[in-house]
Amino acid sequence: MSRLLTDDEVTRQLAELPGWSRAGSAIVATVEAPDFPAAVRLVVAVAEDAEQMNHHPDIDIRWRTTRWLLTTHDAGGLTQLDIELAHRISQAARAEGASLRG
Ligand SMILES: C[C@H](O)[C@H](O)[C@H]1CNC2=NC(N)=NC(=O)C2=N1
Repeated sequence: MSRLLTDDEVTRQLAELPGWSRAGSAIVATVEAPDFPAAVRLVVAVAEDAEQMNHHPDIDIRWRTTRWLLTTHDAGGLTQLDIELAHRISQAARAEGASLRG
């Protein structure tokens, strides 16, 4: 099982994840897609990555806006899996012409 990241490790790695921020034991991001189909394609693309990683995001989909919450439930907080999945979500968002808000 992945170990919990220290606060310093989280802070340093968030600096390389524009649009992501810490929310307690999770990291969160809001993504604006060009339209609803693009938002759903983004979710489908990430679903493939998540299944391959066996690490799954909490996702809220409302029209063009998707909200993502990442935490490692088995560890009760943030692990490197959450950081890796955040990078994959950001990459998939760029591929769909979507932008991370904030
Ligand atoms: C049994 C299975 O491997 C675990 O439940 C996996 C599935 N996906 C997961 N996703 C997330 N975000 N955290 C977990 O701890 C987790 N555990």
